[in-house]
Amino acid sequence: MSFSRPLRPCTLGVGIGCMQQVLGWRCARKAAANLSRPAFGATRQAASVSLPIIDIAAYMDPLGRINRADRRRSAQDLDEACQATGFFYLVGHGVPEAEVRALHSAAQSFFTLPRGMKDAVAISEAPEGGRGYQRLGENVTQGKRDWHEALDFYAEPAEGSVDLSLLTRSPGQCQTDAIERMRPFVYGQNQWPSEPAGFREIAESHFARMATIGSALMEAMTDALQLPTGSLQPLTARSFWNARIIGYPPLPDPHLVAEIELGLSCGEHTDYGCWTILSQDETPGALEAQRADGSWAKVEPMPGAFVVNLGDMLSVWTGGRYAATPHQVRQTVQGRFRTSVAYFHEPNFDATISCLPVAAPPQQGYAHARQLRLQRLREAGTITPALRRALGSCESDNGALIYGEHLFEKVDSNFAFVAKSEA
Ligand SMILES: O=C(O)CCC(=O)C(=O)O
Ligand SMILES: [Fe+2]
Repeated sequence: MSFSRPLRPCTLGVGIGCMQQVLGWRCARKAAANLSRPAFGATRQAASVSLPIIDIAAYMDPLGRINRADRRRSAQDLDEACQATGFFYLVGHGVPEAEVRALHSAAQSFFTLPRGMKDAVAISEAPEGGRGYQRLGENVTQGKRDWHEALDFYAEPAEGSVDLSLLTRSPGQCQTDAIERMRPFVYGQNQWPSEPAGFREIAESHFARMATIGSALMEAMTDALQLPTGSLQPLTARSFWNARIIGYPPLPDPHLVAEIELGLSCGEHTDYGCWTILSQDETPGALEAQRADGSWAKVEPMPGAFVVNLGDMLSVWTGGRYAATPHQVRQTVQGRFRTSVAYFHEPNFDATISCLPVAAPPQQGYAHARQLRLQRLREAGTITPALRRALGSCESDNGALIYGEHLFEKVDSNFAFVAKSEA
């Protein structure tokens, strides 16, 4: 059975799928990477990789003290990492390890609940809101079912605070009926499981911390690109963030699930927005990021650090100076149920994103590297019409899309509900 569907601009599919990156690496510490015996799905060995480590502390000071030299260093490091790998470890974020452990433990407890209890918050029961629990295999990437289950959350903007009418005018010109279908999604409410106790408090507190880190990354990027301080704020201050709490059993033998078109734990994709701030549990060897030559590198968990990767909107904003790196997940460790928590720091739903006048670095080959990054995104199987349009005109520095339009096109291709009788 195939779940692939053509991309239809500005139509509402429901449930939200995986988000989405290229690596030629600058050296840093390497996380331990002793892979357990690979099981099904481990058809190729990907080497683990050293990623840059970015310290964001200079942008996180709660007292607002600004150490300009430290900020300059962080911003420069960020700029290099974003151009070189699009994936990095983030430290200096101030999130206590105990909080992260509590979050993963709450996630484990939720996913081990009986099916009926998890279904009490199923997205399929209120699909128009796109928030809640998605069962194993309900998420689809490039037409194949991803072998994970998840809880999806979004920002909850106040009624009327998002200018949906903007989407009918420029530049993708969504139809009014499509916009009406977006409305319940944009203004939907998150569905919180009643068990385990304290789940909501733990998750909400984590998301709030991630939002602060997302804003700090935006600020550091603004400095890195030598843009006026706060100039990107109007486009992100009402971030339509998304968060996914994800559970990954090991990939099954495809023969045991022959009735479905099985993909990976999470198929190759790029993330949609600005920054993905990912907390992985200690399961080794699951997340893989694509290098510039198309090969895959393991991004191992590093205690005390989040993994950050770039989303599509940064590719448009920077005209390919930074680019979203394709990545995927292959959880092959038998006897483990991996959890990860991905927080996606996004633009406002109604933000118009277009190429910024960003200075080209002086090094040789820059224009070529930038073109390669854009080319690679254009050829990706998960590109949306809106992103293609925006990237196409990036080269002439006037690419534009409205974030919500891109999000909806992604959502539409990334999800298929399993008919209840089938599930
Ligand atoms: O679980 C992971 O390691 C990554 C998940 C991911 O890429 C996503 O949800 O967009
Ligand atoms: Fe992703």
